[in-house]
Amino acid sequence: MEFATFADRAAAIEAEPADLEIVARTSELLADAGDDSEDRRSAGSAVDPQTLEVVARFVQGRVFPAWDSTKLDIGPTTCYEAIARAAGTNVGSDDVEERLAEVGEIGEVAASYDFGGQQGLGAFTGGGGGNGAGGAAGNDLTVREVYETLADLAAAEGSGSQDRKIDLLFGLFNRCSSEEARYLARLVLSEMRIGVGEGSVRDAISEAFDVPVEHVERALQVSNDYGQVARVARDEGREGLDAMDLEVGRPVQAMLAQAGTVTDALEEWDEAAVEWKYDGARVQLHHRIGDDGTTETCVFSRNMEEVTDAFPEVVEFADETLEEPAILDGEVVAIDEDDEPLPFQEVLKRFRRKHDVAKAREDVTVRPVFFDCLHAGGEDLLEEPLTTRHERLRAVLADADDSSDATVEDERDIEALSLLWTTDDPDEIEAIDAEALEAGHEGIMLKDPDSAYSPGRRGKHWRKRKPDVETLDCVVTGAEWGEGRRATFLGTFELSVRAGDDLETVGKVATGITDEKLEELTALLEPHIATEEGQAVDIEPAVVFEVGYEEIQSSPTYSSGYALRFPRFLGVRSDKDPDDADTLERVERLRA
Ligand SMILES: Nc1ncnc2c1ncn2[C@@H]1O[C@H](COP(=O)(O)OP(=O)(O)OP(=O)(O)O)[C@@H](O)[C@H]1O
Repeated sequence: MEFATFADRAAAIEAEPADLEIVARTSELLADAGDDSEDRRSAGSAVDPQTLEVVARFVQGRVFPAWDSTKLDIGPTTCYEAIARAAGTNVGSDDVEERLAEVGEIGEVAASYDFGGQQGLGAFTGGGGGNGAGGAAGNDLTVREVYETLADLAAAEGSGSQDRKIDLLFGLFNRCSSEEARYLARLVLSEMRIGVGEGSVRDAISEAFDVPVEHVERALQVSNDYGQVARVARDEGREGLDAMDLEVGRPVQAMLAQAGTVTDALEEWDEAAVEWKYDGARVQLHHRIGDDGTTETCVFSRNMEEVTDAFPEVVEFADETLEEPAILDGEVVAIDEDDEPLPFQEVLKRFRRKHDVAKAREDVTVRPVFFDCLHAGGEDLLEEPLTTRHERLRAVLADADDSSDATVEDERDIEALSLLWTTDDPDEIEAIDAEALEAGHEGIMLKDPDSAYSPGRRGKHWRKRKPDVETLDCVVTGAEWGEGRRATFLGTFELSVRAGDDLETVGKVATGITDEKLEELTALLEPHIATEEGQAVDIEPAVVFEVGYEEIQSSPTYSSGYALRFPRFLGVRSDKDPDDADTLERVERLRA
């Protein structure tokens, strides 16, 4: 297919306001690209894709498949320079930039020049060459040629690579008509924006090759490659799509979470799977074992970028631990010398690190924690329920022949395994949340135990416990002495709000407080202890805590008639006196 045809079709799609029409036109484009005679001769792989594959990606502004970390690495300046050179000796990249400032869109700028007459090394790249007659006349730039040149350009590295990139890009622009230049410029700068989203291409593939959309969807989930799916849909239909599997080494889109409450989760599911929410960076580990026993491990980020080199300890972990090929989903967490988790910002220091990795490794120690298993021992597990996938995960991380009825207690021994509790008891969930916070993690995730793994979906099956939307400033009116190593600290603080001249209790907070903080709070509150009975103490109103909570329930337990559900300590409001604390009226208003 000529690139001019692609550009014309892209313009027609862009002019279309209605989604259905966009899908219809994209479907026609794919069907025509699929008829391309060149395709019948070519291999069709990531390295040497067919026209149909290239068009299925170009139309959504992609040059390479989503799973492929290859980047064009063309900055705007390189692109302006190439456009300027193709536009003639009187044009400099400053002029291109100026025009861009006027019209605001690079496609429009590229389309405003008359290309084609320039000589130079790049002008002869990929056949063609400037003919002095402006644009495409007689040049027949094809979609495949554009792809191949861009692939060469992406491969250019080392000294002189920027010049080579400019040369190659100049060579392409030099053979472009206005319309071709418009879409080439947008493509290379990832600004295609013709209204074709992933859903439109999915529906267009289904329409063009007459295959049910659910089968296209599944194939896209496992392959992450619209080009390959389009080709398989055309050549092998529904059966071919169903036969597509995950491939170890090719990243899958991460399943994502929605915000949600414990109450919602327990209402919707019979039971909730509860896990700690680790404050690290998402990673997907792919571990391949060759026939000769050699292993290869790749690590990908949440956005499917390869970050293997940045995390040698994750690779070492996989080599030491995994005895079967696997795709695992998890988090890398930075830890201190006592193995306590450090904030997320620390992991970021390691992420995308290409140089001085050994030094960075000395500065920030990380360890992986896995919470899902997408593939193990040659078997895809996406459609298995979460609990089955977690069992498989445990087996992969422990000895493969370990019994499958291990308890959470046993699992604690497997360091890299995220613990999973299944329960319908809100109090147990609250206790897990408290434990997670105490261990220095972010809180909890709630998951539907029966749910499949849906790549790329921010669905209802995974919920991150909703962050506190509102907070309350409460007076501390009581506390309890701790136990064991916390015997000298006050903890479990009773919280009250103002009701006229009185104070009424609304709950107790014990969550979200480190030992260090407890020591500080004890020093602050001890002078205000009024009475003591056993471990319980009454405290004169003097100190105000800011607390978050999940919701407010009516409750006979507290004198206000309300209870804060999942209260957590956020800080001391040292700027506030008890007279400035929140009122019962506010509690009632927040509950409404
Ligand atoms: N046990 C766990 N299960 C699933 N995800 C977890 C778990 N522990 C930590 N996470 C992390 O939590 C993320 C989901 O939470 P959150 O939505 O807050 O992440 P985010 O990347 O900051 O934001 P968002 O996904 O909303 O853009 C996951 O992507 C993962 O990185």
